[in-house]
Amino acid sequence: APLYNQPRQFHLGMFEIGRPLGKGKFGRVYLARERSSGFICALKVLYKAELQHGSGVEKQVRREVEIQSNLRHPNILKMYGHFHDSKRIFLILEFAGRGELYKHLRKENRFPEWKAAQYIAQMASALRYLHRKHVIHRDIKPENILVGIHGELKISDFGWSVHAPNHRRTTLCGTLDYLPPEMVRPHGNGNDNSYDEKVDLWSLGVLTYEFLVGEAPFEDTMVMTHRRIARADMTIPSFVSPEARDLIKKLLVLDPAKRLPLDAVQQHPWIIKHCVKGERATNREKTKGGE
Ligand SMILES: Cc1cc(Cn2cc(-c3c(Cl)cnc4nc(-c5cn(C)nc5C)[nH]c34)cn2)no1
Repeated sequence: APLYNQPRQFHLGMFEIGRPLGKGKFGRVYLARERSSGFICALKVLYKAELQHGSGVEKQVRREVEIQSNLRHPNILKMYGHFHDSKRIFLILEFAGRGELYKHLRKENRFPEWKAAQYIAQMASALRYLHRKHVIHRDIKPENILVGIHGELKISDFGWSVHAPNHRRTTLCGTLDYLPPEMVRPHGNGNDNSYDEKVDLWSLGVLTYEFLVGEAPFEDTMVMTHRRIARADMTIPSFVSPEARDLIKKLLVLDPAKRLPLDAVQQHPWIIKHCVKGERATNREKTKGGE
């Protein structure tokens, strides 16, 4: 019986812990098996001592649990439950059979257009689902995406997600590469620096660029990245097809209101060309060595 119709009370003794799958800033993730059902999952262990009190990180973990536990979509990593002991918080997560997307991207350097288009279509589908629930992810990047056993993408790590509209309070740290102008340039929209779901459209554009080029469009020194994002100053290499170039340019738009909405992303010629499971599309994939 799958985990989600288990009793809501979980505890560590219910799980056999397997190999470490990865580590993040505040803890580690282990392969785990729930003893009674044999259900395989990923157990994310966060150390309370490392979630500095009042630094906003505890609130992020609470929000991650609250938001991710209520989501059900094939391209969003499921959270089945959580529990804690004196020192640690445990998040019971779906196991993604092919691991972290950024490792695949680094290994392949960049993805072929048909694969990038299928990935972006899946991300657009997941973001449409999130935005219908007024959830903004705010941290869409390869490091926060996992790959399921059938090669499908799974958005994970909702530590930065919030309910729209929002006014950020917690200080950003880590790469600026994926942040939109309205988040890197406070008061970017003239008045207060609040923003809405359209921040995820910008990040989707950055993700499309990085899948096809192998590096982020504004990658530079901290100061230069800031400046280049604020001006949407990027160049798209000539090997990128005109259709893909068109989609990137329609997402990396300074004015959030002018960014291509998600339903239009899913209908974009570049997406349709590679994702419509017609006879032609399927045959072409086979000739190209498919997966
Ligand atoms: C703390 C902390 C670490 C991380 C990053 N991270 C996520 C995972 C992970 C999760 Cl959450 C779910 N399923 C996974 N499957 C893998 C995996 C599969 N293979 C074949 N190789 C790997 C690795 N990793 C998974 C691990 N680390 N976020 O917060």
